[in-house]
Amino acid sequence: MDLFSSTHNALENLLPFDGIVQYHGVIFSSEKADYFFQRLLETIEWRQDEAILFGKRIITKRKVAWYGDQTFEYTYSNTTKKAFPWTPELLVLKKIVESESGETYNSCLLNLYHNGDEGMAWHSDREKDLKKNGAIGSLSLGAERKFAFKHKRSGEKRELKLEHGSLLVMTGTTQSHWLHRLPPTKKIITPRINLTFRTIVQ
Ligand SMILES: O=C(O)CCC(=O)C(=O)O
Ligand SMILES: [Fe+2]
Repeated sequence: MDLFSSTHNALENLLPFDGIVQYHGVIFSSEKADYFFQRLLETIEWRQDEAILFGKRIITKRKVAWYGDQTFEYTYSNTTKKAFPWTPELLVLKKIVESESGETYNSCLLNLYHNGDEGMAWHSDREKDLKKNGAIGSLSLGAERKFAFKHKRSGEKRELKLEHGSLLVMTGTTQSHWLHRLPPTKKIITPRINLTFRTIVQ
């Protein structure tokens, strides 16, 4: 194996089995990360998220937005969303994440967590519209938060911190075998933006 053929191959896998998760660490200078954080806060069409849980409609405190190559319709949490066309900043970020991860993406789901009270419960990203075993490139901006993985059968866990301006890439069978979550925390009182670049097939 040629370890030096591309940087992403040389990164260690955070999962012990049944999937691949690679933390690329901080990929932006802090000035650039601050800049993108501020621009996204101002330019993204942030909306509260709707979900249907056990037949009940709930509204999350966390805000979300979805962008893509076309005005895709995409179903998750039992509701259908429409994607906005890429903004200039998102196109720049998409290209950077594509070259850093060695993958391509045609859509992006953005999450805005106003503070540590807001998080995301255990789930996997395997909606029917997502490419099976496709890569998910997850860019973090703002407050540093913990992120955790739990194996669906064995319950085995892995945890890491997602730094300001960092990239995490999930590939292979990760979504079939592992759940992930962003735990809430009383310690964090500042906002965080997360962008997950994905591939939708329709
Ligand atoms: O906020 C994060 O780091 C992850 C978000 C996530 O898991 C998702 O949008 O599916
Ligand atoms: Fe997710």
